[in-house]
Amino acid sequence: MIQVSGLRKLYGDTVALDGVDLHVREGEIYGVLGESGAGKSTLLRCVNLLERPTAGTVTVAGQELTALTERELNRARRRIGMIHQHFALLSSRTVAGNVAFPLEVMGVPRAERRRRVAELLDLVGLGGRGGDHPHQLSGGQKQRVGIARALAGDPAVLLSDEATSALDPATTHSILDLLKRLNAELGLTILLITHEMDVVKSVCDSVAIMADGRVRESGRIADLIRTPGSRLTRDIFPLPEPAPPGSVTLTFTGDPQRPVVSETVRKFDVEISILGGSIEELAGGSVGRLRVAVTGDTEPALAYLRERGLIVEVAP
Ligand SMILES: Nc1ncnc2c1ncn2[C@@H]1O[C@H](COP(=O)(O)OP(=O)(O)OP(=O)(O)O)[C@@H](O)[C@H]1O
Repeated sequence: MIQVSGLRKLYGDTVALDGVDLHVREGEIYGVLGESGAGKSTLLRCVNLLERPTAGTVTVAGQELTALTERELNRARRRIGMIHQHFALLSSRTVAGNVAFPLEVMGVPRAERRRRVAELLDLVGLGGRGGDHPHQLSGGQKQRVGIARALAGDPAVLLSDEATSALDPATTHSILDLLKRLNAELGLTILLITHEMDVVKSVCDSVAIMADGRVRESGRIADLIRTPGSRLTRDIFPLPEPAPPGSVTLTFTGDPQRPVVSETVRKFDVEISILGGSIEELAGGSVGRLRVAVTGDTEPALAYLRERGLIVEVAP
C-alpha cells in the first residue's frame, strides 16, 4: 500500500533521511519508532510529498507520488489522511465545520456533507458534538475530531504524526483503541510515527526502527520477535546486555502458562535457574523472554526447548 524506496532528504548539510526503504502492506498498522532527530517526521512528510525528497520514490495505493505534478498530487493526497500531535484544528470553526472542511475543498454538495460529517462524528464517538468548538473539548476529543477530518476524503491510508504524544496515558489508550477499530472495521492502512515503544507494542503489526536517518531494523513484529539478536526484542524486554557468558536467553510466544521449563528440568539431567525476564502483551499475543543459567547435560535440554518452538540464544 505504501512503498518507499531509496528515500534521501537533505536540508543543506544535514542528512535527515539517508536511503530509507519501507514497505507497508494493505490493512496493517505500521509503526516508525525512533528518538528525536531520527528522521521520522521528515519521512512522514515525504510520504505525502509535503516535503519533496532529494532522491528516491514514494508509491501510495499504486500511484508513484514522486512522479506527479503538483496538480496531480493535490488529487492523490485526498487518498492520504493525516493526524497531528497538536490536532491542527481550526479554532474558529465548530467540530462539524472542521470535519466538513476537506469535503468543502473537494466540492462535496452541502446535503451530502452534512450526512457524511454526522456519520464520521458517530464513527469516532463524537455523535451530537458537532456544534461545539474545539476549545470546549478535551485533548482526546480534539484528536477524535482530527481523525474524523482525516477520514473525510475516504483515504486509503492514514498517516499519524505522534498522534498520542500530547495525551495522558488513559486518553492515549482510548485513541489507540479507536485507531485499531478503524483499522479492523474499515481495513484502513495506518502508518504512524512515534517515539514510544508502548504505542508500537499495543497497536502495530509491523515496525521500522529508525536512527540517524536510516532504518536499522524493520518487519512484522511477530517475525522480529523470532529473529535472534533483533533490536526490537532487546528494546522491549529489559534484560541486561550483553548477556553473561554461557547464559541462555529463551524467547517464547503463545501461551505463557505452558510449563516448558519445568518439563525440561523433569526430562533431562539439568538445573535451570532464572536470572531475569518478563512477559509482554504485543498486538499479536503474549511474548515472554527469560534469561536463565543451565547446568548439567545442557545440549539435549536446549535441543528440546528449540523443538518446543522456543528461540534459544546461548551467550558466547
Ligand atoms: N525543515 C528543516 N530544516 C532543516 N533541518 C531539518 C528540517 N526538518 C528536519 N531537519 C533535521 O533533520 C533531522 C531529522 O529530523 P526529524 O524532525 O525528521 O526527526 P524526528 O525523528 O521526527 O524527530 P522529532 O521527534 O524530534 O521531530 C534532524 O537533524 C533535524 O534537525
